[in-house]
Amino acid sequence: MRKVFRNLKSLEEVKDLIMRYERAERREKISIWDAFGRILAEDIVSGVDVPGFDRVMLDGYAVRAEDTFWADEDNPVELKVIGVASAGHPFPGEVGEREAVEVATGAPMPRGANSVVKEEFTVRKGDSILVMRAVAPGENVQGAGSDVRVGETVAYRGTRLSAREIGILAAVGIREVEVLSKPRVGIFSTGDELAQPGEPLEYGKIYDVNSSSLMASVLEDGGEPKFLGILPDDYEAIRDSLKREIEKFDIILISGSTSVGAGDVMYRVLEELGPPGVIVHGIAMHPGKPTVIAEARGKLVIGLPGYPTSCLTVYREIVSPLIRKWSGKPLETGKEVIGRAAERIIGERGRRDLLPVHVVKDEEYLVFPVPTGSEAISTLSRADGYVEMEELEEIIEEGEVVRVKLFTDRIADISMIGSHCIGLELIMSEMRRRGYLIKSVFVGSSGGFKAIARGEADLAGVHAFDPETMEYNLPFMRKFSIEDKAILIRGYRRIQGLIVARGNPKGIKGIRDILERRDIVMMNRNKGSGTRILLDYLLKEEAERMGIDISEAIKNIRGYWNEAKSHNAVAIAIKNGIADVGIGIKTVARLYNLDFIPIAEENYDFLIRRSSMRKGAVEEFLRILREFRSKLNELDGIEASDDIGLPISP
Ligand SMILES: Nc1nc2c(c(=O)[nH]1)N[C@H]1C(S)=C(S)[C@@H](COP(=O)(O)OP(=O)(O)OC[C@H]3O[C@@H](n4cnc5c(N)ncnc54)[C@H](O)[C@@H]3O)O[C@H]1N2
Ligand code: MOO
Repeated sequence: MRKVFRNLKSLEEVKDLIMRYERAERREKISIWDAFGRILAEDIVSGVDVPGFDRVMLDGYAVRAEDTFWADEDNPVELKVIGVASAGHPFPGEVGEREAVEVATGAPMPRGANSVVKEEFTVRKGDSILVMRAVAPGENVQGAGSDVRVGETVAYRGTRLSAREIGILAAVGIREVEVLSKPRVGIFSTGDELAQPGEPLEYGKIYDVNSSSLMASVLEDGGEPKFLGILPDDYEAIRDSLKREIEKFDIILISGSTSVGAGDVMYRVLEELGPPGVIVHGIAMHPGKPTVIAEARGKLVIGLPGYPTSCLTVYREIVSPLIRKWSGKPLETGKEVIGRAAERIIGERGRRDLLPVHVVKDEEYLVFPVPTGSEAISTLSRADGYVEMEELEEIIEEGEVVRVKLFTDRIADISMIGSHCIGLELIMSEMRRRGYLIKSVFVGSSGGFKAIARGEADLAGVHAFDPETMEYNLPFMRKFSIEDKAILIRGYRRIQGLIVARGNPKGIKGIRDILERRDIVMMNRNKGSGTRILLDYLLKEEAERMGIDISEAIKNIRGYWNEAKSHNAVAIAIKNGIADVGIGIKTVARLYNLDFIPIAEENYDFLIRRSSMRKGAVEEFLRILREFRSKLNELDGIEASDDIGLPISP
């Protein structure tokens, strides 16, 4: 039976509900060397005095203070040096009247002496010294037990052990301590499509992301995660595994199969684990709506949505606080910045929206929604944080002040949005090596122009061809009205051509084959991409040469309406046999080990916002670009001239 979501609970209700759960307390004895970050389960009472003896606090001479009372520079007192004591080596005898023992810092005070004269206030004369200054009894001596006394409690139950506490435990001779065991968290993934990272990937399968990201999150929260495996989309298998494992863990997290599709069995299984079974079926929030929560044998089983971004968001919002409560870690309060919405943001009434955003440091923080949704694993890694939209809030207007809860503690030094290129990767990796934090998002050339126009990017790699002027990039500065806002910087040339399968089994020779032959299927690029414009131009030019009408000819090209969104996507289509030919750059053809037929050169340049030119990271980018000219030239399919890094536009 299919199940629809009923009675969605609000995020607040769900948090309150979950935080009421306790776990059975277990303890374990561990070495203080492993105790960092653990919660002490007992009071620690010192069995020793620290120090255990009167201890010399500085290098000098142990004396009887009364012998020095009238000493000064003009009337020094002469004392006889009768021996030596150092740390770990006491003086065996006793200091008598007008006698002294040479002592080092940390030595036990010799019997008979009661203070120490600093070496600097003495003059050595053979086996005696002249004391130039009086000392008071007890001066420069750390009394026995003055630091810690026998019977004193040095660390309390419930304390999170840090270097300071662990240092005190060591000082009182404690080698092992009893700590609270970490909360045990069992983790399952579900889905017939999932494979473990490291295994080969069959067509149609994907790697299991959630178990790894959940494991890491649980560790971060002080829990002890255990991966229990990938379960098939099978009612009995999931039920039996949950029943078997729930005994052994404080809580179980299981991702996938939560939604309403026919294969999504989580609700039914969790209901059967009861009573009470399912206690939450759906949360009025996005992402994360299909979350299912059940109680079985007093323990929680949390069914997290399959989409990695949704899964991690739900974990962070509702599971993390519980694991932290149990493990004694303070709740993450998280850093925030106040910024301004750079565009209108639309939420949905009646649900809490946690909207991943990208933050750009300009004169103020500009906040942009991340365009991809919870289906993309890159959404969270691309976002700097999120903006929370309350249940009653529907729209955030452009320019409105917003509060961003940050995932990171550092906003990127430079934001690069535009077309991807391995030449650019080379420059970026050098920048990273030099300590810059880069945000890079690849959305094609026109996406780059738009991001520069909006102020979302400091820099964009672009290669947009204008058939009217036969020029690259420059004409588009006019089209996007950014001549005042941005500067175009010379990059390098890339070789564009036809990408075909290894060995070119269809014997494709050039553009004409695409127009003429009915036995080949092409993969086109998305409209707006520089490569698409180039291809359309090349097809038109060839059609004119052949004396045919291009709009008619296009109808006969098989696959003309297939749009790949990147050079890589074209290569992947050819590698997978989805298409026979596509247009792309040589570097990508090489990357996928495919054959390549060169047909044109294009300019790949860099568009930089004028206001970003002052940023240190942008200056460094331009420096590296020039320094790396010969390294770029070593890449197959890239040619850089000596005007690289210089402005093209006025
Ligand atoms: N008709 C409807 N369809 C969907 C709804 C809905 O309300 N009505 N909700 C959507 C929302 S929102 C989400 S979130 C997902 C939740 O899906 P499930 O929890 O049922 O998860 P699956 O269908 O098993 O997987 C979704 C998606 O994520 C991939 N996945 C699953 N597990 C993993 C993993 N461990 N690592 C990486 N990727 C994983 C899976 O292959 C699917 O592509 O449902 C929407 N649908
Ligand atoms: O509500 Mo689902 O959890 O995004 O994408």
